[in-house]
Amino acid sequence: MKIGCIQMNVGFGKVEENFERAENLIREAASKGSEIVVLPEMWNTGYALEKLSELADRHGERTKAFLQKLSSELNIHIVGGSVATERDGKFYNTMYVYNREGELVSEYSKVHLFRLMDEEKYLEAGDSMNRFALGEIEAGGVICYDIRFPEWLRAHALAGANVLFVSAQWPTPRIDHWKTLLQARAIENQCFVIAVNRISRNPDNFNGQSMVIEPWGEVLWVGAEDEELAIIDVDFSKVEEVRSRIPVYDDRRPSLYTGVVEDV
Ligand SMILES: NC(=O)CCC(=O)C(=O)O
Repeated sequence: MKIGCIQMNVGFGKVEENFERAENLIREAASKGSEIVVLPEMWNTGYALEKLSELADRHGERTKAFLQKLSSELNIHIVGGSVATERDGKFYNTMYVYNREGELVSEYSKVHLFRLMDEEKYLEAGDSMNRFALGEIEAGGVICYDIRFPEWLRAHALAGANVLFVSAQWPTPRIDHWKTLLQARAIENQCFVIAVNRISRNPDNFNGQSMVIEPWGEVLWVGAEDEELAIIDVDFSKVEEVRSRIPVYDDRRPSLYTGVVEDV
């Protein structure tokens, strides 16, 4: 299956420009044969958190109409990265996922807010999991800082996800953490990790290096340090092969994992 990873240059607070750029890249990805496309985190606004009351998408209406139209017209699944949304006067970092029939199959607001970038001062955390199916593909979706919580991604895998999509705005100074954590999440959960980061230089410092990793941990692609649309071929049957070679899921001892530390 061909996955279009849209490592987009997100303009700071430039909502109109960002929608136009996203549309062009999604159309290009579809025209080059992508069956699923993936966008980065907060691609409508960037981290213009102080301007959310002006810029956030009210109830996600604009984004949902945009993704609905493109997924059905182009006949592709869209893992819509995330956008800044507003609901009842509160702001969220929200991912929408549309299947190729143009149906909304999942809506998820980031559950772990990242204090180092002041998210908790401006955003509300979501409180639900992001498990969905795209045709035959059983998937989960998380947002950026979420990847530091192995138990959260494991929960998606235990709930049946074979592919974990990650949308991010991961800054360059911690790019080694990004790469290591993504590879670990793929290996420990024996699943595909398809992770799309953004680009931008001013006022932020995001240098891409998106990644596609298969369930054995082999890195199939690392994005450039500039805007890039990459179309990566993945073979989802690899999940079963790896899981039967080392049967981690059968060998788990969950009864030992609970109660050792109070809140595990
Ligand atoms: N947007 C984010 O959640 C950034 C997370 C991050 O940079 C980290 O180090 O974790």
